[in-house]
Amino acid sequence: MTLNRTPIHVNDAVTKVMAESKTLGLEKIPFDQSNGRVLAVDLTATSDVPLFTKSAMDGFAVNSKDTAGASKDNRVAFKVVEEVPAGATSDYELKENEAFRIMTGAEIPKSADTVIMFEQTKETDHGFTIRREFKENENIALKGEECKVGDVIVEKGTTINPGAVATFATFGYTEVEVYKQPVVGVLSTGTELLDVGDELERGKIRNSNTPMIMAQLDRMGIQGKHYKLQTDDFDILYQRIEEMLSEVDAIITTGGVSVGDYDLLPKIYEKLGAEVLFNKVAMRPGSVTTVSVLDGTFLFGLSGNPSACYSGFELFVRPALNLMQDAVRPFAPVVDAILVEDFTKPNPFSRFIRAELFFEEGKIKARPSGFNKSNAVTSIAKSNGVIVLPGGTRGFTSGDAIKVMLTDVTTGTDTFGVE
Ligand SMILES: Nc1nc2c(c(=O)[nH]1)N[C@H]1C(S)=C(S)[C@@H](COP(=O)(O)OP(=O)(O)OC[C@H]3O[C@@H](n4cnc5c(N)ncnc54)[C@H](O)[C@@H]3O)O[C@H]1N2
Ligand code: MOO
Ligand SMILES: [Mg+2]
Repeated sequence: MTLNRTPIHVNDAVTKVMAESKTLGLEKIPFDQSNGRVLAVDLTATSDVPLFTKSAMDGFAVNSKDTAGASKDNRVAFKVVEEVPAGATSDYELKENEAFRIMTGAEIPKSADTVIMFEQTKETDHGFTIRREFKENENIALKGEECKVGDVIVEKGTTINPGAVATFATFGYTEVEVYKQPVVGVLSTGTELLDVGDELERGKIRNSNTPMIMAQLDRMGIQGKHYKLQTDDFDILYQRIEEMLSEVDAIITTGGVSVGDYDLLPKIYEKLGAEVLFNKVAMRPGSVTTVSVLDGTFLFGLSGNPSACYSGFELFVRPALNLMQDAVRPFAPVVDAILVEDFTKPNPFSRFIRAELFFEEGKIKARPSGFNKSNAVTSIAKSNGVIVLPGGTRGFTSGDAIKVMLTDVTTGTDTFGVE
């Protein structure tokens, strides 16, 4: 079979995938299981934070007027009349030069308006002395200074992080409404493939793509559905994919997507009647990456070569699955960096290189993370980003300005930053 494959720019390919990404509805889940999920509604503050005016330090709460005139040579003395640990309150009315012994987090009694830290006092038998004046509200956190009842505290479309979980807890949201996560099936194809626990045999290799993709999904907070390895047999593979279509919202296959005699995925998409969004991308590696859609279900046909498979996931699968949850920041951020090694190959197409990036002298620097052909696997282990070299460029040398996609960060961005 001769396939007509017209390469499209990686940006156009991403745009096509994003245009097909549809949400799957909402669900309520316990707030403490929501990390990594996408919030479906604006959540508002149910109380002021701080809830009450409180001490920000361990020390003494006094009336600032009583500190007037205090200096090194004229220490002013206070008498401690009550203790207010965190969790306690007091309605005692301070008289002149009286003080509460107060701890961080405790409500400031009405008759006090400033807090003196222990370190700023000299303790006496019944109190302490100070050597300077204190103004109103020193070392005090005021009621509502962070937010007020009704303020939007976490916006719809936010990917929930540990700080959002803390915020839900603060306001008593025991459940939160989030977008449903897509159920994602992962299937590696290839008669040459063995399971991880298998002994190696002549002509065969272990399947590293399925576990890698399961881990890439896991990094996004999605638990993938692992399907059994599949030999390159048309009827069995067709049946397996039909079965998967009835069970999942997106299918990720690896291998069998190029033009070889046993690359069966293109024929399977055709027989299924799936709409092929693209089957060739002007990029290296992973040029054969194919994405199709059938009745709203994605079929991501990633290359069998591990490095191409990895990049294909990060470029297309990750933003699509994020957008299926209506995330406002579905893309991995792409940042400016300095290349610290020569990369002399020409780049007729966009090139994505698994990379080690690090910070030095306030700059982000990056270098390829080892052996970097499409079939490489160990360099993926050493990478924490992907260098992006635009198509139509010649070799790059150490010191050149480049872009790097931050594949290892969990907070995304709202634009696909690859040029
Ligand atoms: N005549 C042409 N041949 C090839 C072309 C081309 O344009 N014309 N493209 C090459 C490029 S580039 C790539 S990338 C590969 C893509 O191949 P497939 O996606 O069809 O993948 P397979 O043929 O099944 O496997 C390729 C390679 O990867 C190994 N592999 C496969 N699955 C796994 C796995 N789960 N874990 C580890 N390794 C895996 C497989 O053994 C092969 O070595 O096609 C080129 N050919
Ligand atoms: O398109 Mo392939 O992924 O270069 O090896
Ligand atoms: Mg092949």
